[in-house]
Amino acid sequence: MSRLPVMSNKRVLTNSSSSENIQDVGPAQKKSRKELVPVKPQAAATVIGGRRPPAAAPRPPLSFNGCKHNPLPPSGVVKPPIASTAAKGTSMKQPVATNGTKPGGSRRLPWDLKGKVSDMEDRVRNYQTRVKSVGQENEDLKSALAQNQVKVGEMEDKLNKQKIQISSYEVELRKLSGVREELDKVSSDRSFLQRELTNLESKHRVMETLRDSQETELQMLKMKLSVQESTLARLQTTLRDTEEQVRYLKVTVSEQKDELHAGEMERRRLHNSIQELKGNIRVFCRVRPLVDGGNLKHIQLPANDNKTITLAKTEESHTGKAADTHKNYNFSFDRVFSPSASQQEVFEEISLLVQSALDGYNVCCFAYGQTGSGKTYTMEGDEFDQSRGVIPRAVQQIFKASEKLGAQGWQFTFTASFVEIYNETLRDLLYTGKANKRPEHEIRKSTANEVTITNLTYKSVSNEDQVLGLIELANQNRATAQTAQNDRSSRSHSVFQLDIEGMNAGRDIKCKSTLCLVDLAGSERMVKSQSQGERFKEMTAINGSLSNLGIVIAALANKESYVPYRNSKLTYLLQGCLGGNSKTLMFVNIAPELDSFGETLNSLRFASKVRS
Ligand SMILES: Nc1ncnc2c1ncn2[C@@H]1O[C@H](COP(=O)(O)OP(=O)(O)OP(=O)(O)O)[C@@H](O)[C@H]1O
Repeated sequence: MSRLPVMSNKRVLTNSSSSENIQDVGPAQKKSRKELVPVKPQAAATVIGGRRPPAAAPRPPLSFNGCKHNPLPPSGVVKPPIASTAAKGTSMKQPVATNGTKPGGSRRLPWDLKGKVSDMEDRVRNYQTRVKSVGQENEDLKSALAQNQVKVGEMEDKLNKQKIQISSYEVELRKLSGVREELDKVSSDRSFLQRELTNLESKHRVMETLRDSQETELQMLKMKLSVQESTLARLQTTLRDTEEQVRYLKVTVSEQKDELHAGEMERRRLHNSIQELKGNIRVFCRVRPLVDGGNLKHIQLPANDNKTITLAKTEESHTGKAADTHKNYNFSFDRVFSPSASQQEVFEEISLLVQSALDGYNVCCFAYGQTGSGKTYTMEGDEFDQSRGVIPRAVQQIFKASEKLGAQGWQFTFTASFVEIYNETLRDLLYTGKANKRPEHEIRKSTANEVTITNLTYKSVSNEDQVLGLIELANQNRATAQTAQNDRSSRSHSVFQLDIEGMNAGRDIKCKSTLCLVDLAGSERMVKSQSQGERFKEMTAINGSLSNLGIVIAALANKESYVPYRNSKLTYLLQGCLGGNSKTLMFVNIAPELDSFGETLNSLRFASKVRS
């Protein structure tokens, strides 16, 4: 089967102009043919080998050698006419031209088979020529297609390469945008650094100037140093001499300290001896000034003697027949203070005993006398500096003296307590709790003979102000009780105790003592018939405790083997401060009014008895 290219077949089918037109295909026509959609050669073969498609346009008549022929049969395949049949039939009768063509000149006569064959052969040759050219054309197209495909491949390669390049450019571009930011940052850093550099340069210039001036200064300092080095050498020599002196002085100081300590101990011993010579129990009498400032008539105080007092009384004759009797009661004490004696004068006499307390001796100081005779004034005084009493002055002296002794290696601790004894009952005057929860107190004596009170407030104190604060608190507590019971303070004893503990660690010496300052209850005797109920009980308690105090002091003075301390709360509480090496001082306060004559006489008698 012959394989014809599709393009030529198609051209046969579509071009209806003439066979010459088809044959003379020029380059321009070739170009336009290339633009045609190529048809697979197989399809063309099918058309040629198979039936002609029914939709095909009618074939135009072909011309050979300039002659026009009838169109080809619809199959497209030129079939030779059935010559045998025609020859055998009636065709022989048709007119025939001498050259064998039809009489019209365009068609062969039926019998001109040779002519027809030669036409056919011409046509075949034409076809073959055309097939050849179409085949050539097809080859050209194929090679063009191949070239184009190669080109397309190349283009695609190029395109891919360019795409790759573009994406790499894009990556680079992105990188470059980061680089740009960095560049911006670097440029801003650069400008900052430049500014810094400028600053540093100016600083450097300043530093250079400074260095120059310092170098000059250094030179000066070096000169000074050399001068000072020579001075130092001199001073070192002096220092060595001084050190030698210091060593010598240290030895001297230590020796002097020893001497001072020995002197202090000697002073204590002598002081105590003096106190003992003066008497471990001493009685001072103090006369209160008259309230209206008048003259004392019945109390005589000799101007040249400050140890005696005389009570003078003139008793008128009841009958008027006898002369008035004058009676003098003479008393002598360790010291008598007139109404004009100041608190300072009074304290000067006591201060020696206060010193004894710091030296380690128990000291007890009482104020005895009738109500209103000046006991509280003597012991406490009032808040004004000049009129401060024994307690604040004693406390001040003790703290000052303890500070001085601190230089000699002494260390002291102080504990204060303030207790009231009313109707033989103890009451804590430093109590700060609720009134309805006041505890009860008992006096206890340890095996070491130390007396303590249960549930009592013992306050550690280190300065005068703290003690003054405690006195203030005690007064408030007493005032509260006072409002509940008229004149209660006059009918109770108040006892201030300062426990002193001293230690000289360097010399391994300790001392312990108690300073006891007591404001006693009013000593006036009450007429028994007028005393009833509570007053009678109070009177009994006061009289009992005061007379027992007298008995105890007398027993101690007489060095009796038995001292009835336990007979009253007051003496039981004070037993540690009485007796032994203790120093006892009693103030007998007297009121100068004439109507107090009897009480004054009683007080002086009591005090005199104690002293004797
Ligand atoms: N030496 C004195 N100089 C000036 N005033 C004094 C002196 N002694 C006492 N007084 C005054 O006399 C008054 C009574 O004194 P004080 O209260 O001390 O007596 P008292 O014996 O303690 O009385 P009571 O037993 O009631 O406590 C007070 O106003 C006090 O200031």
